[in-house]
Amino acid sequence: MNAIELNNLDISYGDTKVVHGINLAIAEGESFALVGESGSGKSTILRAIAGLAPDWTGAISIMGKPRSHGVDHRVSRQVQMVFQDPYGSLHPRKTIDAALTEPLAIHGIGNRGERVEAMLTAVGLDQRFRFRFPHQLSGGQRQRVAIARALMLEPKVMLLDEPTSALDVSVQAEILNLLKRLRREQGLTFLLVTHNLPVVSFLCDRLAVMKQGRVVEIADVAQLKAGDLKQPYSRELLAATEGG
Ligand SMILES: Nc1ncnc2c1ncn2[C@@H]1O[C@H](COP(=O)(O)OP(=O)(O)OP(=O)(O)O)[C@@H](O)[C@H]1O
Repeated sequence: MNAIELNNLDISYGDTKVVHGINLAIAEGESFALVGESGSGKSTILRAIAGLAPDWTGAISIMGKPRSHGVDHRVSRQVQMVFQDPYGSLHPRKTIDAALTEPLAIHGIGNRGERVEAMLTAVGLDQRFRFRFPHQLSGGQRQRVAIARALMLEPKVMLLDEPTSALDVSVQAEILNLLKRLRREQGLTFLLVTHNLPVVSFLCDRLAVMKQGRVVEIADVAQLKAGDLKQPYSRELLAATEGG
């Protein structure tokens, strides 16, 4: 089954269409990256799938069923998003326990204490962090909490928007290793936005190269690693990354 299917997807903000005619099929368990220059529409695609950019036409299917526009409770259990800046995505006056419990409360799920303890362990955080506040944690620890929060509802799909780019280089590898392990352990499907092609090589199976709201090429990570991208724009992107 495809975890995510996008058919002829256009997305607008007001009168401005920023994403044009996207067709993508991402298999269950696959890890897929969207790469491309700033403003090419990568985050907008994640936002539309998550229900945060409701002005779209075409079809978005999750686990074989089309999603509706706006809030869709089935989709919000199956699809969770992790943002670049974990500080921005965690409420400053809520403890880690409150942040992790909230999705369970919203969906009427019990056994909350046990689930929070188990999830802290799963993301490699000591139990002593449970009743602390976000500002008492490091950037990497906060991103572990954001990942834990996203996993509380046992989703099938994680949408990862530059999940390591706000972190110190030394911490980035830890979070990438964590994501890789969680994907394997929980059979997750990843759709990842990044500027960082080494991150794609490490974490993903395939990638789509985007330019000005369109997909210009879809390739396997093996092709990326071999420098074997077909489109001139993709090759430019690769060269720019290798140069810098
Ligand atoms: N909330 C918004 N309202 C209006 N226009 C927006 C909004 N968010 C993004 N845009 C515009 O939509 C286009 C696509 O932006 P998007 O953030 O999806 O690109 P991106 O490829 O993710 O870029 P980046 O790599 O910089 O995050 C850009 O032209 C951007 O200016």
